[in-house]
Amino acid sequence: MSIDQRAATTPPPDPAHGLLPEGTETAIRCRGLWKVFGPRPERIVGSPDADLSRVELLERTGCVVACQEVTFDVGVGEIFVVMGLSGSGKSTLVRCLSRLIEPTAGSVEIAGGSLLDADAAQLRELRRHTISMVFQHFGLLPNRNVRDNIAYGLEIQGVDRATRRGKAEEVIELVGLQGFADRFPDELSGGMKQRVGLARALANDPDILLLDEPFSALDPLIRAEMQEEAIRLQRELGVTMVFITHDLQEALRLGDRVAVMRDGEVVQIGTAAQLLERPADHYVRDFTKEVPRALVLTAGDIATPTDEARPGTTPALEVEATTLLRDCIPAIAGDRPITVTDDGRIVGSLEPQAVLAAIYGGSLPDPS
Ligand SMILES: Nc1ncnc2c1ncn2[C@@H]1O[C@H](COP(=O)(O)OP(=O)(O)OP(=O)(O)O)[C@@H](O)[C@H]1O
Repeated sequence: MSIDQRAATTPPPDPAHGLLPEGTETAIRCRGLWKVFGPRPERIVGSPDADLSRVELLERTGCVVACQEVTFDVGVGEIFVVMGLSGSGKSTLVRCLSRLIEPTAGSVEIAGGSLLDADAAQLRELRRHTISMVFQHFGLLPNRNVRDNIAYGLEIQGVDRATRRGKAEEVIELVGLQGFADRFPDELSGGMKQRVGLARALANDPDILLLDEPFSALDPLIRAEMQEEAIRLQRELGVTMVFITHDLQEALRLGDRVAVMRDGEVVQIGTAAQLLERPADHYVRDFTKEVPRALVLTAGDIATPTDEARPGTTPALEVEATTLLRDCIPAIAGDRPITVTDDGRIVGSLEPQAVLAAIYGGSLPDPS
């Protein structure tokens, strides 16, 4: 999402709600979603028991509240990250968004239709054409080569061989797997396997990608490379992404907005800049305080939106909105305002002091 779109979809000041302003095109509208595991789960929804500790609730009722009253919107073309520690409910939430898990209560609207009212045939259509999932453990078929793994979903749908092959070749190129089409999964590195996972998900031309810890099994360098790849793919294809991670740095790097979960509840939803500079509570503050801001915040995060070049700026003092603050340091050395661009278009301006304040502490300029 570009900086001007980001400014337009910045959530209201109470970030815990995570709703987008009226009129924003939404891909997913999730309202009051609950998932309770255990016997007669409905009785827990909205009852005071839901506020018991997990251990106490389990002892008294045999139930676990995995998601509690979760409400958010995801804008079309947004990368929406759900971040939280192990057991906070992330995987359950993302599975509820495609009904791999049946929610206990609440509503989810996708493509304008009610997900929870969809019958089996509608759900199948939705999973074939609207939503695709990418998992941490690739799930590749070992006896099929890369091309056939990617085309597998289309094969199941009865798509003819020539069309499948054409689509597979197209997404192979898209995710940088040229030359690997005839390899088998056990001949690929982890990063390559996950490229196949991404390509397989993209072969359906989905509007929405749900990614559950897709890069968590990768070593740090490959992981960083794949994060850039996810951003590039989102930009090229305009696909909406819901990305699950337990890694805050990954969340802040990727997310247009990040939802922080704790014990099944969403404690804050905001941009990287909002979470770092205006944490909703001590939990988010503790989480974010060690984050190296220069490696997470981008020029776009802290730029003042404008479509005009600042007087005195030259192309030498221009940075892309996605540039990390670390990489803006050479540009601010001249102590002159920097023009921030998105695909060559001017979208904002940045004062050198704002870069330093964001890196070393101090308040951010108000984006409004
Ligand atoms: N099928 C199930 N039956 C009972 N409890 C479950 C089930 N699935 C998940 N839970 C519980 O729901 C809670 C949330 O689990 P979930 O897997 O969604 O969390 P998570 O944030 O994705 O964690 P992780 O990163 O470890 O997968 C946990 O307490 C978990 O034990």
